[in-house]
Amino acid sequence: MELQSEVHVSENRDLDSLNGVINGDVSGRIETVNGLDEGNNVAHVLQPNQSKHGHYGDLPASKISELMKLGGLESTSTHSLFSVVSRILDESIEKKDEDIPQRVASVLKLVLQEIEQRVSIHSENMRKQNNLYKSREDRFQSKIKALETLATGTTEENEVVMNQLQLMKIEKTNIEERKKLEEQDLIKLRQEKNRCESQILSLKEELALTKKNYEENLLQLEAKAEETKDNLQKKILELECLLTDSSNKLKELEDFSESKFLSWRRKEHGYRHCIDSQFGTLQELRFASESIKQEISKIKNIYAEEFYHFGENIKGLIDAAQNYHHVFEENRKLYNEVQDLKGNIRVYCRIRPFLPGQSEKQTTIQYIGENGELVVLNPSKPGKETHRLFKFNKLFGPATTQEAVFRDTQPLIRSVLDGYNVCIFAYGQTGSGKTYTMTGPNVTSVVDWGVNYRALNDLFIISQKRHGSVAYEIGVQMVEIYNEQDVLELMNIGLMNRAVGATALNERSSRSHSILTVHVRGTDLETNAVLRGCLHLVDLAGSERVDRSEATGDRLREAQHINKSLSALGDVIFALAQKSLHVPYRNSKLTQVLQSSLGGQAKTLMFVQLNPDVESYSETISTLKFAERVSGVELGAARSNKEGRGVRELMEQVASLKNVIAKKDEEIGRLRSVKTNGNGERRSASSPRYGSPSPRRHRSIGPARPSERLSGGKSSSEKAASDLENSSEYSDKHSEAGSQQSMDEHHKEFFRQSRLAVVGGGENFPEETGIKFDLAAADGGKNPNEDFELLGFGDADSEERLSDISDGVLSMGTETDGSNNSIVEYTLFPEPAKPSTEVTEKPNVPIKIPRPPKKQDQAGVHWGRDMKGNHPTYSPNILLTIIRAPQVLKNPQLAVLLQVNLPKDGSK
Ligand SMILES: Nc1ncnc2c1ncn2[C@@H]1O[C@H](COP(=O)(O)OP(=O)(O)OP(=O)(O)O)[C@@H](O)[C@H]1O
Repeated sequence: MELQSEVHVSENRDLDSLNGVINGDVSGRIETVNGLDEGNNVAHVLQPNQSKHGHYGDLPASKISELMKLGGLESTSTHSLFSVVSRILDESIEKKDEDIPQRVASVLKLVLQEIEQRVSIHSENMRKQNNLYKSREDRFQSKIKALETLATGTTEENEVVMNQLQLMKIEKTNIEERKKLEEQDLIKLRQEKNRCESQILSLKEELALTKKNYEENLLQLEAKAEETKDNLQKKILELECLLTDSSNKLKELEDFSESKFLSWRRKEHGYRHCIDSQFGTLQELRFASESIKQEISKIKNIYAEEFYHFGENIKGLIDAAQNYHHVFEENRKLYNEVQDLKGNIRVYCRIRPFLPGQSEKQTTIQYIGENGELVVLNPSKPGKETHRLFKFNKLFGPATTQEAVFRDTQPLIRSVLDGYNVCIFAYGQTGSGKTYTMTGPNVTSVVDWGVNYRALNDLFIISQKRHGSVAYEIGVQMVEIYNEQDVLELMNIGLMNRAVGATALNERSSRSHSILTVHVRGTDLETNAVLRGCLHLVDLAGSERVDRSEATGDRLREAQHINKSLSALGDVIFALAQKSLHVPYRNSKLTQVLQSSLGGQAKTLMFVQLNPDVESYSETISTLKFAERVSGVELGAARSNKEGRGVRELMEQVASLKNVIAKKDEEIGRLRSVKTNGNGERRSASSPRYGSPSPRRHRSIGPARPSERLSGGKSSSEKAASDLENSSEYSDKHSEAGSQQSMDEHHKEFFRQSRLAVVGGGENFPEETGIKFDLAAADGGKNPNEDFELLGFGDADSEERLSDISDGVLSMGTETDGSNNSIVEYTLFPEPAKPSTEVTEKPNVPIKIPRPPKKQDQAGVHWGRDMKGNHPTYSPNILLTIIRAPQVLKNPQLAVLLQVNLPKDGSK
């Protein structure tokens, strides 16, 4: 193979050189001639003349000589030379120009010489080439031979070679594949290269940019450096100046310090001298202090002895101080006793806590003292109002429990069992906690019980404890005073469900005055002495500023009435505090009801309820002022309504005498009226009954006549005495009562039943049941007197009772202010009817009244007997429930007062 390729190579080389020899010169010549066409050769030189003049013969001599000089013929190709010659000749033939110009002939000669020369050269070259070809042919022949021998002798080798060729082919394909891959790689690399190049380009751009920036920065820095350099140089100059200055100053300072040093030296000498002398003095002082110390220790001992004596004395003082507290406590007790003797109204102040949701509010209560001192301040107007101090008998803070409040009230309440009249009333603005204190927020929980429930419970328990020595009868009444004008019309509603309504100040605001009265009659089992006590527990309606409560319509009317009755209460208090001769009790029903407690010698306690809220500040202040005034009222020492048998008999005698006189008066009155008015003008004579104030009114105030009631509400002698004073009134009323028949039958029946309950209780409701019902009725616009008549109150007896306030029986409207509906009368503990002459002469009305229907339990209360016919028993805590039973009132026109007595045997 190698040999073969070698042959090929040499063969090719020889052929090339041969072609070069054959063609090279020829083509070279031709190229040279062609080049002459373009360059400075003859053809080229001649052509412009030809184109210009159309004939070579016109060639100027200068051009031809120029051609000659240039020697351009040598470099012109043979072919060109021939064409030039032939053209020249053709031209001269065309022109039939026999004479060829000299110049052209010389050119032609030259051209021909050149052509001859070349031809000879060419032929020489051809000969040489032929020789060369021959020698080469020989060599090729020998090589062919050698190759033929090789080819024949190497078939096996051929196979091997074929195999190798096959392998090589495979390898070739592999190589081709690899090549492909490599090509792909190459493409990738190229792409990479392109990318790199673009990167390089961008980098180059960046570099250029950076370079540019750098150069700019450099320029700036250089400028800055220049500037800084200038500055530094300036500074250096300045510093140099400073340096020179400071070196000057240093010099000066050195001089100065030198002089100072010298002066200090001198001073040091002086001080040394001084210290030496001081040291001497100090030594002397030391000796002196030693001696003083000794003296002090002596004095200390003396002081210690004296301190010991002081300690002893202080101990004594501490003991004295402790005793002082006891004494102070005793003083307080004594003060209270003096107050009791004076009969001052006790005032307990209670502050309610903030209600849930009010926790963030500011309080007006600044200080709550242990001994009843209270300081209030309006924090929303600091500086304007100063602190205000009030002092009361007791002060209960917001955290005080119902039990604690009652504990301080208990002694007063228990005195009812000893025959005292006691009145406890709660006063305060709406929502201040009056009902909370008097009734409690939740009557089902004993812990929440207010004073009312606790008082009843306590009285029942004590009375039971004492049952061996005293037989107690306890009665409970409840009265509501709603709007003064509507008092009786609404009592039936109020009795059951106390009127409540929402105002802006209290969600459930009591819109009426509620009075719970507990009557106690105790008979001493040894002496038979009878004592009577009466406890009024009054929950007043809230005092409020109409504008603040935002009340309108009915609420406004209520508020105005409430405020009216409360201001009437204030007037009464004020008159009492002033010890005025006239006390305006009659200005409101409330003060009339409370007259016995405010004006009589009763024990009276007022709870002043406060709302600590800042917004209630003005109400709080006015409430406290009112309370202060109340605490100054002296009612006189309370007296017990306790009478012995002798007194009782005397009273009875007086009462019977009164009764006789009353009869006489009645007769006289009747005769008079018959005489003066004839037929029916009696009515005008009766006008003073309701129109004018009665002297009886004043007589009835206070417990001055406790025995009157005791001697028997039904005693004829008492009736007589009573009627003596008011005989004309009585007779008028009596006759008037007879003429009024407007009340409907239902009312009458109801009243008959109630009358039976009162007077004939023994018949329908056995006394041992301990349950009695007192009913009073009023038909506002109709005829109260008829009610009186029906109830048996139209006689002197009832008249007497109506006017009697002092013995604990509530009486209202006996001397009216013109409203004819203000009659509330009920009798507690009526004395058993005694056979008397009066009775035979004038049969008691109730006797005429038919027995009530047997079915009396419509109200859900067994009137005397339970469903099985047994006598029911009542525990204290259901008493009020009974009172509140809604079915008790069937007719809204009726005001019902329910009385429940304990069984005599003391069982609940
Ligand atoms: N000592 C107290 N502790 C906790 N809550 C109290 C206390 N006193 C009063 N409250 C609450 O304050 C609210 C108002 O009290 P209450 O109804 O007794 O006021 P009031 O003076 O009777 O109002 P009104 O005159 O409008 O009837 C009630 O929600 C009551 O539970």
